[in-house]
Amino acid sequence: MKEFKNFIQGEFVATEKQFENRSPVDYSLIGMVHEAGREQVNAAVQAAKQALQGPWGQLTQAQRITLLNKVAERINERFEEFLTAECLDTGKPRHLAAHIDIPRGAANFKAFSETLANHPTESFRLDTPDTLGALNLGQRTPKGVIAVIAPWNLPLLLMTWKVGPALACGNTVVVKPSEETPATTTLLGEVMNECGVPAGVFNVVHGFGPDSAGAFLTEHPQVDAITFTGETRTGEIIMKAAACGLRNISLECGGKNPSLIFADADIEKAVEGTMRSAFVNCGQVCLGTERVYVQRPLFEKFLARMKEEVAKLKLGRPEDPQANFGPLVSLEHRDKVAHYYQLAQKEGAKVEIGGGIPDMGDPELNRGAWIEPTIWTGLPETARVIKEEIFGPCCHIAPFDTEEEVIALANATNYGLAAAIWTENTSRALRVAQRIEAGLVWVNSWFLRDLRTAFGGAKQSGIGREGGVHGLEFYTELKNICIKL
Ligand SMILES: NC(=O)C1=CN([C@@H]2O[C@H](COP(=O)(O)OP(=O)(O)OC[C@H]3O[C@@H](n4cnc5c(N)ncnc54)[C@H](O)[C@@H]3O)[C@@H](O)[C@H]2O)C=CC1
Ligand SMILES: O=C(O)/C=C/C=C(\O)C(=O)O
Repeated sequence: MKEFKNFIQGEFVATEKQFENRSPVDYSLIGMVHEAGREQVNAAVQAAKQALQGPWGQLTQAQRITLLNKVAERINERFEEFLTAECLDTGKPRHLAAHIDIPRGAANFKAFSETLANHPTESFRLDTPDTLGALNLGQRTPKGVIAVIAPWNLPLLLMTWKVGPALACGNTVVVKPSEETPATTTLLGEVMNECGVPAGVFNVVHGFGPDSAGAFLTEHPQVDAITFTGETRTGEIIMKAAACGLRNISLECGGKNPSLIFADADIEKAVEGTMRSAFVNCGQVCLGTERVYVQRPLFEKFLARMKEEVAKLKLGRPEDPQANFGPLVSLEHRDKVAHYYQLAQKEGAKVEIGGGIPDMGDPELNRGAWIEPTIWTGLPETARVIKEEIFGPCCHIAPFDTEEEVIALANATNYGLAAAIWTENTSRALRVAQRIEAGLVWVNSWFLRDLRTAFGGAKQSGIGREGGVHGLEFYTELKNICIKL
């Protein structure tokens, strides 16, 4: 039986209170997770605080970057272990995690280090009445102890996306991975020790949100800043916790992302991209498309091609080389998505394909969190299924006539994370992209990531930007030193 312990001050820490970690593939027991109480969370925060004053705080930026590059290399050396752990927790196909989750998990430690090493700080000369002037020098210092609250959909990728820059900037971290996916974060604790990252720099506390490790950590007065990825409503709770003591926050929350497909789009490219954006990772990507708008001349053909491609998706275990579609992360999440499937029909949707819980033809698999990839048409724009984030493998496809109309449709949401525009007309692409209310707009692509660019959402999709130099704003304190000459 596997055990997932907390990682505090460089040591694995057991607790009396434990909870089960179960596979979404067949509900088999993966292991027991040791839940951190207030005592362990406090110990982790204290360890992180002290580490700022210890050897970690004395390292030069170059030395920190060398250490973090070593962490990236060690993740790659232990690639198979990370891959197996991630697939056990999430049920996602091995080839998907091997292509995205684990390589990005390692790359996140390298990408930011390089940006940081090459980023200048500002300097201004100020005229003074005595004509001698003054020099202003910007200096960035670490913010302190960063709480990282991570989700379950891309567990290693999204956790290291925060831990990498936080450590590169000289901070220390306490990570609370999702209760659904404790494995790869725990494994990273071993890697930190193997690479010689000083004790207390990287800490892990396991548990849930309310009345558990998540709340204890975000409410802890010695946490200096909180970075979070997950649901918008959770983001609001964390924002309230951060208000006490005026701690800084970075929130990357939900989305209800549109795809805009114009009649002049390359239909095969648009189908391939929309298939990925709606169905990859079983639709559990915050950037994923749940609303597809297709210009009327292309509508029927596009819908037919999407249905053909959805019919080809093969559900199966992570290790099945033919399978390209896994289960949802948990039975609880499956219930939520299945509820939306029922609601769609009540709201008047035509189920074009899918729409239910599949019979996997195997009693073991039927215990898992499987759901059918689904396409709907015919819903009014006021439907809850069109308005609310489902976070499952489903999308609604609707026709539109004009550019003005589709821009209004795309923006008629409380969210503003991402959008994809498909057209061969570059002027139109730029014109429309500029008017979309979202943090990220892809043209003729989706999830094409350059880690130097700003990442984050508008409206209720989040606060702040991470990635490249933008992460510096959150992970460092910018001090101005004014020197009178
Ligand atoms: N990347 C994204 O944008 C994600 C969005 N979601 C959305 O959120 C929905 C619910 O999934 P959950 O896992 O419940 O998301 P969540 O937002 O509740 O959980 C994300 C993380 O926050 C922690 N958390 C929850 N409540 C907290 C609190 N009061 N204080 C501190 N930490 C807290 C959780 O333990 C987990 O580590 C999904 O159905 C989906 O719609 C979920 C995961 C990722
Ligand atoms: O590429 C990234 O950094 C992030 C991708 C996906 C998410 O943020 C998400 O699904 O939450």
